[in-house]
Amino acid sequence: MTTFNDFKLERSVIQAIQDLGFEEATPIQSQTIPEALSGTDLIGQAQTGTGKTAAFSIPLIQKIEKEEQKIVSLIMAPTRELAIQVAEEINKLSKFKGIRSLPIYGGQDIVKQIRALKKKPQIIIGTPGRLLDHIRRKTIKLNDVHTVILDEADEMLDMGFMDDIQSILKLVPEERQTMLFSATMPPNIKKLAQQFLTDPKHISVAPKKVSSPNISQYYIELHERQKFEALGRLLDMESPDLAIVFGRTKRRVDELSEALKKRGYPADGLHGDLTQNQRDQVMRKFRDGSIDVLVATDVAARGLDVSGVSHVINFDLPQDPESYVHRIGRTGRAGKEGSAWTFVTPRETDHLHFIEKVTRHKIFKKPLPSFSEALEGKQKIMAERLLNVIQSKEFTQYKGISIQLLEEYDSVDILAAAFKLLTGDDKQEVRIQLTPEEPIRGKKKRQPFRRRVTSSNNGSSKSGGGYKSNYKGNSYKGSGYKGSNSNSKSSRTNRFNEGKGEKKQYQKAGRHI
Ligand SMILES: Nc1ncnc2c1ncn2[C@@H]1O[C@H](COP(=O)(O)OP(=O)(O)OP(=O)(O)O)[C@@H](O)[C@H]1O
Ligand SMILES: [Mg+2]
Repeated sequence: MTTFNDFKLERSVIQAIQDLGFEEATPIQSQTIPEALSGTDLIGQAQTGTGKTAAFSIPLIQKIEKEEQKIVSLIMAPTRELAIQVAEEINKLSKFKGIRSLPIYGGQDIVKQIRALKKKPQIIIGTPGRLLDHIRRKTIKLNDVHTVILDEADEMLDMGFMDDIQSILKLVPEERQTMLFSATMPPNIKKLAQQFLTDPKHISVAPKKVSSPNISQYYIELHERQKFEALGRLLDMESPDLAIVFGRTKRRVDELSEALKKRGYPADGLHGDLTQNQRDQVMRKFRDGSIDVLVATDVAARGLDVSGVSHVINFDLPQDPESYVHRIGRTGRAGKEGSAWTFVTPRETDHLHFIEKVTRHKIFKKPLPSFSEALEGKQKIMAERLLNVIQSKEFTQYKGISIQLLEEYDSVDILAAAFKLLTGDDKQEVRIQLTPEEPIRGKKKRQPFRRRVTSSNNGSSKSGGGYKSNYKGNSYKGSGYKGSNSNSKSSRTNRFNEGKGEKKQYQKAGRHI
């Protein structure tokens, strides 16, 4: 067990960590923090939801001198929402030390950003495109940057940010510390690491199973036309606290979120074509629970940490295993349990099994939820809510009308009708039509995820304990990391040399999410 006191951090930093309620360091934190403090370059890989953000933020905050009046650190993230979230975590962790940080992302008023930059933040957290924009305008100068962090580095490459990242990093002094983080490290990371990192330490807390062990994984085989009814039934049957439903395209997300709203589900959509204002609003509503279902493209697949997400539903099968791992990783975070459900059309089952093989995790088949299972689920929830109101006794203003109705109608009839309204069943007749999506075509065969990056601490890692919370399963105990040092070279080489499509991947125009 490693506590944060073991790292000899400043009091102000320890205090902020305590304020966040972190009692023990997670495995990636206990391995990364001492290395990062020593100034070495590093590549950090650990499962979704295991605290990679704090793993790089804590040593960064410790290292920065409070008095510095210049940008000394740059963090890049693939999406605006993630940049905002990382900035918030850094804010919380640095509040007692008084470090200034600023998120910089597209879609936000640039003049406002320039004004905020004049307050001399020491840490900038941004998306590559907008960062480059500021650099070209000379409103961001990188001459004094000593630490660069790339969060979700592989995704930034996949989105076509390689050139932007290259241009940015060329402007940062070579005497710097550079760190890459992600739960997945596909082959193309090697090129980035070779180019921009110096003799990096590889820290991998990925056990054999790259997806989080806290997530129960299921799939439902069905036809495209059955998907929407299945989604409604699944939501009813499972009654998630919060759910994220992933759709393949922006159109899909728009249609799906509209359809869910029409059926009475508190849902909203998130994708890259919305205005920044709309995106902020949707995220705010989801975080504060005023909507329960977030329908999103892969824009929400990476890094987002919303507590209370109990379910992830892949309405459309993701394109590749990496995307699957990150999408489902929006649940089962920080030691909590979650479940992930994937809809698969008959022509896609091979692709699902491919994902299963690559991620080395069984995805269990479940039948389509039946009408009665859905109804039962809904009724249970509504009965609970009704009983809560009864216990609260806060319904006096409805007593008059109740007495009036009871004089005319049967009490069971009244209650049953009220239930029908409460459960939204009156809205079930609303006709819904979605534009069908093409099935995902299987890709070429690929090896399972390996420990492509390996710990170079001579196998002495004893960081198994992890959270005080209920992280369970052997994957977080010692054995999960054991031997992460063995085999390293050959496995790394194999993995990295795999697939000649590497170059092609770099040239890809980037996905639009
Ligand atoms: N030591 C800790 N103890 C308890 N909770 C922690 C600790 N470190 C981080 N957390 C919490 O765990 C959650 C997940 O952390 P974080 O978002 O950094 O995960 P991640 O590894 O970056 O995941 P992803 O791969 O999805 O980006 C956050 O809510 C964070 O506050
Ligand atoms: Mg993260």
